[in-house]
Amino acid sequence: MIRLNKMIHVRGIDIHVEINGDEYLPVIVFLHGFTGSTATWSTVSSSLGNKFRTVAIDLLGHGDSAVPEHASRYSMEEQVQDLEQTFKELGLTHFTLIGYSMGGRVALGYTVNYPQRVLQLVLESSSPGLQTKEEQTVRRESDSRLAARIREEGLHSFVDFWEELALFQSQKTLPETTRRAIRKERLQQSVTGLSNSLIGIGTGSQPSYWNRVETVLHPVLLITGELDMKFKNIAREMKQHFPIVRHITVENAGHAIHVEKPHLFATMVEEHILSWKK
Ligand SMILES: C=C(O[C@H]1C=C[C@H](C(=O)CCC(=O)O)[C@@H](C(=O)O)[C@@H]1O)C(=O)O
Repeated sequence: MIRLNKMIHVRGIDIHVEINGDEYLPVIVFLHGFTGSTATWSTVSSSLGNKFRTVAIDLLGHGDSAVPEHASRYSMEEQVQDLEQTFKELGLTHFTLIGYSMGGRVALGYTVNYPQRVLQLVLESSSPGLQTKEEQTVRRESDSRLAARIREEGLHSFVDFWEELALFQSQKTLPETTRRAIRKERLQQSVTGLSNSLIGIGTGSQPSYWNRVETVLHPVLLITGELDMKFKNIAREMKQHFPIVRHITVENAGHAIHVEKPHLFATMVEEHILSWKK
């Protein structure tokens, strides 16, 4: 299988992209979550490799992509434009778009702005943002405090805190090699990238897309883990608004289904795409 690592220069910054699979195959674009990188998709990508061309992107401040100094550069509006210019540079016109957690929020943000590009949308453990200005204000303040903690205490202390969140308790039953890989990926991030992401594109900083969900006419697959009550409930609410939607709750899985059950995740994605293939 052909594996390409590219740095795409768009809008004054470099975006790292990892591409697997032949050019003639249908394209799936993957967007990782907060503290993640293209590495999080490696097993899923390998599982899909001979049927799809997979394009995994390091979002701003993550992986090998640029780490701008100012948090305002990480806004949803800026990163949606970064993605559009990256896709243009790569010659990608139509693709399935898959986002995990923060990457799902960006995927939805991209889809509502560039619907003509997206064939199907898969949101894993994600949301359209927050519904009220009050919720947004409280979340921005919380994320701002967490960003300050990252800057003051450093990456190791933050990762120790982060991996103890309830969302990730199910990861403790994963093989040691998998847990080490998740921790290594998080520790490879930067203080500036993570703190600016929280401030610039945190859940409370992005626009609320709750009133745009009904305009998304693409086939949408929502994937959540049975053990992730918060995002399972958010998906149930989103399901009331997307016109064409399916919600799969994966048994014995938490927030990061694609990490905990990568081959099942790949199968769900493939079946979703093929069920709507024109
Ligand atoms: C803790 C909450 O929100 C965070 C949880 C998940 C999001 C994410 O991308 C985590 C990915 C990972 O660490 O594997 C993150 C985000 O969307 O930016 C949220 O800040 C919560 O309770 O909402």
